[in-house]
Amino acid sequence: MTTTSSDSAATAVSVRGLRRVFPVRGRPDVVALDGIDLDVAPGEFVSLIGPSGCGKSTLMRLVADLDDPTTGTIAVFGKTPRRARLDHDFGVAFQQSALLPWRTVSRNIALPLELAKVDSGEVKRRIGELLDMVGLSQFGDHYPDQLSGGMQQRVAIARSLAERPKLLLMDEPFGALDEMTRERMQTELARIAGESGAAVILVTHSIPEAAFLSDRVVVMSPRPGRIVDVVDVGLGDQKERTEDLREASGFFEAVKRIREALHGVEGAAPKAAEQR
Ligand SMILES: Nc1ncnc2c1ncn2[C@@H]1O[C@H](COP(=O)(O)OP(=O)(O)OP(=O)(O)O)[C@@H](O)[C@H]1O
Repeated sequence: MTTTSSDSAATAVSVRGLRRVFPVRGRPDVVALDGIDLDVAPGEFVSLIGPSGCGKSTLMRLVADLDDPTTGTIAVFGKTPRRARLDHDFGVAFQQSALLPWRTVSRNIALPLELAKVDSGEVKRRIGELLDMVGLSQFGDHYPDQLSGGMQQRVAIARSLAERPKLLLMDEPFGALDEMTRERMQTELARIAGESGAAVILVTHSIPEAAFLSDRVVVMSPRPGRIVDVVDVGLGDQKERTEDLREASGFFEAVKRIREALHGVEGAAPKAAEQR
């Protein structure tokens, strides 16, 4: 489903005719993604939602240069995903947060800044700012295994934001958090996205999370993973996504529309879970 400009340099992410097939020994190939066309504009917040196994993580991994398409193309700010990765154009926060266990929380957050050779005074200042943002100011000197899963996830999110990327790729970043922390992190993410102007692609299983945060919600179907619907959420600028929005009628309306789109998919593919 093509939705915005065809000028790929003016687009944060542009995906065309994307297909990813996984060969599986002794069994038919798995067509994880097929015929995916998607444009994400600079500053736009897009969520990917769909039944388990519909290819959301595969799509994210391809955009993040962690995997290669079978066919089709991906441009990230008009570049190949590899070039964009080398140019630090995007930050990544996936559920498996992959913190380095031998580095403290502060040193984990500092890593991308050190790799980018940012000066040490600025690194220190930025670490303080990021720890504050994710509510871990008291934990900078702790090691990852001294933190709960949710706290580790917040460190990973802080690290993904360290370089103020123009694009954030987030795969179920709040999946391990308790509900209260999850809502707080969503509100923080809306604020960060609004202030930084970064485009965000978020994989989520949560309909309210998708409604609260997104400009558009991309609904996918499984096997082969395709885009079957795109819901325009229409709840305004990220800066307006404050706690009050959770009680607003527009929010409930958006939740309803996303749920209906998703149930359409699940109704059409009742055996999705067994097909994995
Ligand atoms: N390396 C691989 N080898 C074989 N099959 C794979 C591989 N990676 C993913 N798949 C298959 O591709 C399909 C899509 O997987 P993917 O993890 O992208 O789905 P998902 O929508 O992110 O699922 P979930 O919501 O459960 O995280 C699944 O059927 C999965 O089993």
